[in-house]
Amino acid sequence: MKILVVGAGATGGYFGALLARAGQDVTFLVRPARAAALRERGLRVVGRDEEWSITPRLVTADALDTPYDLVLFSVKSTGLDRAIEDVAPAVGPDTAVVPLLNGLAHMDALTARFGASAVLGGVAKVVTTLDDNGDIRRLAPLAHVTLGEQDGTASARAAKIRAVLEGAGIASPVPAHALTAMWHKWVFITTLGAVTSLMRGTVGDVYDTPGGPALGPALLDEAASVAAAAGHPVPEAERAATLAVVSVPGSPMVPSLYRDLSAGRPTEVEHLFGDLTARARALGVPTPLLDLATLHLRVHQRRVTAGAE
Ligand SMILES: NC(=O)C1=CN([C@@H]2O[C@H](COP(=O)(O)OP(=O)(O)OC[C@H]3O[C@@H](n4cnc5c(N)ncnc54)[C@H](OP(=O)(O)O)[C@@H]3O)[C@@H](O)[C@H]2O)C=CC1
Ligand SMILES: CC(C)(CO)C(=O)C(=O)O
Repeated sequence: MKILVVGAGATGGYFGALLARAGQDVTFLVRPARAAALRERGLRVVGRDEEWSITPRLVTADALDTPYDLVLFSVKSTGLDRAIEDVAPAVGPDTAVVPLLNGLAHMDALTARFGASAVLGGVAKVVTTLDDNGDIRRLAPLAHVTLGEQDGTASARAAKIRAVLEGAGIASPVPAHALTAMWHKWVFITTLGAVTSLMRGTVGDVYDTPGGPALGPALLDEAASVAAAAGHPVPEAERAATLAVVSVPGSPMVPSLYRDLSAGRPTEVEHLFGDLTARARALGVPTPLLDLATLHLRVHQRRVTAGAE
């Protein structure tokens, strides 16, 4: 299977490196600066008592001219539109496009550009970040990719992709429905993202403060109400799993959104929060805490964008 990973960042770099290390035919679509850094240093995975690297096969958009079997989309939502145009020459009639972004709006953008039959639903569960050297730093042992057809049917190509992922050590359970799995991850990430971003602290910082333990459940109730109104109710076990993550004394857990916020970078606010609260309004679901988180992140975005001008 010829695999193109779009973006050699925290998620794409990690999954792509695992696939390449397992002997898969992997190429990374990168922009020139990242290409130069990777040529010099290799693609290195560090942290959690491991340190290994691959020499990645790289391509830049100007040199992309043949279709791939699988395109793994792992850019942030802020870079989505540009990446969709860049990757277009790699998407042919038999290409499967699997996005690993959090949120849901990218499904519309990818489907509009490549067609519903090309695009599968996808969810990444991994905790990685790019460190100051540009290496992939693993912060937790998770490595999951859940994927499936948008219409929920079982397909041979989804099964084949799952087998390739599993062969590289990436767990790839069969979801009941990939879009529902995306909704549930969205509920999880907005709950965790709002707890940490609103309070500007780790899960432990919030949980260990008087009044803090109530925040996660309140946010989860709001986000889960939106998902339920949209036709994707969150099962009790999934709610309990989210509560378990946001209710740990001393936990250093923060999501990638919080890392961007605290580093003064743009965040995925519109993709993760703007979209969810807009859907809540359309569905008539009140979400006062999520609205506050959205405003908080928008103020940051406005400052960062103004500073960049
Ligand atoms: N990090 C995590 O633990 C997890 C993240 N996610 C989600 O995954 C998505 C990706 O996040 P993450 O991997 O952390 O983000 P990163 O910023 O670490 O990586 C994104 C990469 O995409 C590259 N990129 C952007 N535009 C293009 C383009 N046009 N062509 C080629 N490369 C491009 C960037 O490269 P450049 O250097 O050129 O800017 C960057 O290296 C997000 O939606 C996030 O919410 C999901 C699960 C876990
Ligand atoms: C919380 C986490 C790590 C789960 O995969 C995530 O999705 C993110 O940080 O964006």
